[in-house]
Amino acid sequence: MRLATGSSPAGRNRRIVPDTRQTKWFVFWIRYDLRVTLSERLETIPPMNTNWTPDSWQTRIAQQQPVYNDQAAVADVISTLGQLPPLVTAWEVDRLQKQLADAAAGKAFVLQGGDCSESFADCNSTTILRKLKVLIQMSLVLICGSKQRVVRVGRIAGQYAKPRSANTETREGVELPSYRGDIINRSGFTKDEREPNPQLMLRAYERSALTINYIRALSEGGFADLHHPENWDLEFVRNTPGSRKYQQLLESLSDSIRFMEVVSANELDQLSRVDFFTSHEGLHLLHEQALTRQDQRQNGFYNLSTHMPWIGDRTRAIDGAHVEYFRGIKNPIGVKVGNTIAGDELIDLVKVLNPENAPGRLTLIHRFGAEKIAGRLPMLINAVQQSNLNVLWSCDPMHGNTQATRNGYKTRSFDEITSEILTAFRIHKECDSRLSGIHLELTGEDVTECVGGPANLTESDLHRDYRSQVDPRLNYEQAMEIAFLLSEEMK
Ligand SMILES: O=C[C@H](O)[C@H](O)COP(=O)(O)O
Ligand SMILES: C=C(OP(=O)(O)O)C(=O)O
Ligand SMILES: [Mn+2]
Repeated sequence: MRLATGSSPAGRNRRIVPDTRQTKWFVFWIRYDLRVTLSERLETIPPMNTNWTPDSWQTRIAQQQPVYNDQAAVADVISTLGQLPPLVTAWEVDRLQKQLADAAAGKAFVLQGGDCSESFADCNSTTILRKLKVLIQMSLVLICGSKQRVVRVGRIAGQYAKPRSANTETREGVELPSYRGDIINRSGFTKDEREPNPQLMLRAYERSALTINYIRALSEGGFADLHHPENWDLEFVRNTPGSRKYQQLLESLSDSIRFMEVVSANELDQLSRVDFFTSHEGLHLLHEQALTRQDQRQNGFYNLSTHMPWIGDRTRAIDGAHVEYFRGIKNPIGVKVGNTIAGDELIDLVKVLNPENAPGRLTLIHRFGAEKIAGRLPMLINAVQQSNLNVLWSCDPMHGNTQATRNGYKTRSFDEITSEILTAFRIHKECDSRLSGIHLELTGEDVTECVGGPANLTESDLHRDYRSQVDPRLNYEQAMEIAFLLSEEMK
């Protein structure tokens, strides 16, 4: 097996195959040995192997993987993870796929959002609660505007692995490996902190479990109970038109609930809980494999670390390890689609990832940037339509709009984010297609990472509370403003 850590796409027509003369036992052992030097041979890519197994990705090039020093420790961690209980169930995963199928058919809208990169330090009640709260509040705004159901999917409880543009980072003449997310190494700038540590996979599993446990408790009642709008107050939000609209919306919602309860003479049980699903980029394949489980109903294999894993734009090579792993799991999956993909390449990818053309199985999350979207999206929509493929289209208006400031901060402009969203709606409409979801990097805190928005943050405000370890997120107020923009657009 060969691992590649750079950001360039995997070689498109070649793959590296381990020497098949190795004994079975030895092959089993080297699965966990990311550095082993096998005699390798290059050959032309065969048609997609039909014998998928949770580890068949290991015969292909895996981009963006960590290189660990201690192989015995890696094997130990993977075997421990394989024994631990799953974080989600296959029934929940199937329920999400059904809801995504409804969204693709125009009966619901998907709100997917959360951190760019969750950090272990943020696994605390306040941060989790605020993230859940902003997502639930945004969904409420969307429901009222669109009069449709909203499928809530957090980038949460496992969003710990990051692909990077560069393998190393240099500060004041010192060069160290890049930070790749808390599941792999630490963000501090010492050699020790940047060394990939397999134990962090266990720490990430524990944090994911703690996070999902708290989310489940909050969304089952009490906090998420629409009978108690006092749980839903806006924090941090100044006296903006958005906050006034939100207060009005809550008041009319409370009136409607009271009215319906008088009419039906009992409490509306369904309003006491919300459905909430989790998602993360399925980047670290050894880790994803360890949490892949055979369904008790003999329905194949599910990745039970999350409801909806997605493939990043950097790792979606059709002959790469990520596509091989994802094609075999039963979860609904996402793929990020950026500026470099061609129409026929997208069609091949969709057919490999969703050979049965099942509705709700595949979400294409396009992320082009405000300037480029008009030049790329129509061609991709047409290609998908001509092949009669079932996909759910979602717009990520964040990742194509990242820029560096003169002071070295990564930021995104609120105006460019909203411009990409509005252009996406317009293009889908013009092409007789449907934008059924939005994918955002956001937080429930009052951070200063993206410029613009209701408080009109400028570059000189960024230093005040810039916390993200990787990409700039919308703060609470900016996120709520996006929800109002979406709800206007969907009216
Ligand atoms: O979240 C997405 C990517 O991991 C991120 O944009 C990469 O950032 P970089 O270009 O600083 O490596
Ligand atoms: C890495 C990410 O995005 P993309 O793959 O679109 O660059 C991300 O969503 O964090
Ligand atoms: Mn990001």
